[in-house]
Amino acid sequence: MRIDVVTIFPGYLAPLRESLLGRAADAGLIEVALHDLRSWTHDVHQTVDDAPYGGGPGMVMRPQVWGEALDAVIASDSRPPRLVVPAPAGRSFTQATARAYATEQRLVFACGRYEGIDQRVVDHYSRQFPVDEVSIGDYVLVGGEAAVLVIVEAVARLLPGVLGNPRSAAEDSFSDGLLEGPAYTRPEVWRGQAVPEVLRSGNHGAIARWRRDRALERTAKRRPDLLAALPEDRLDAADQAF
Ligand SMILES: COc1cc(COC(=O)c2cn[nH]c2)cc(-c2cccnc2)c1
Repeated sequence: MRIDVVTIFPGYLAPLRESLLGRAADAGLIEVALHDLRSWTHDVHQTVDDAPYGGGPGMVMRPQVWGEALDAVIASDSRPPRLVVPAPAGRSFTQATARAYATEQRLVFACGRYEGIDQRVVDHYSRQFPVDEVSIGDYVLVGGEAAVLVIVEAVARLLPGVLGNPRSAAEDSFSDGLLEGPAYTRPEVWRGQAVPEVLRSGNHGAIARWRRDRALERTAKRRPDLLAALPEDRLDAADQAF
């Protein structure tokens, strides 16, 4: 997979070359290219923003600069891109989105700053490519860069060969629509707290039931919206207690 990121702070994306993603990049599984949006300005101040039409607070990112940048970046590789614009007004980015993006040959991220990017940029490219405005959560960041780090990590870990243990991505929380239950490791007792007996019983049926019960309990308590969204056939008779 090729990933391009257009941003006025390319240094912010340096972590994409570290750790998990570093290995994936070294293995050739992911190719990351960073592009400084200001490279496509032509004025001495390298201006990327301007006052909003209609007035109001803050500034809006100029369409001309983004148009020249995205034209150049898209043309720099033959693989057809999906454009991704992290924004508070975007559709929710979920594990399902991550799974869909993991099947893409190429993702081009446009990192907005200020109050956002002139809408005509998304409208223009939407006529040629899939363009997603996605939100990683209901809060406002200063720029899209942190969201790109989140999205790329959630997607990259799903690519075959990126994670040491492929089973863990397949058995993610959210993969069965529930939150992950509690996890334990040695020692058996820590600061007076013992590991739940069932986990040391070797009774795999009981362990599976206990884990599902804990996941249902936690989901019901913390994210009842996820429980309500579960398709009927995903809950069996033993689950009805939640
Ligand atoms: C592309 O347009 C954007 C992008 C961003 C950065 O992304 C996020 O904040 C985000 C992404 N998922 N959840 C939050 C922020 C603004 C913005 C800033 C101030 C006031 N209003 C809007 C606009």
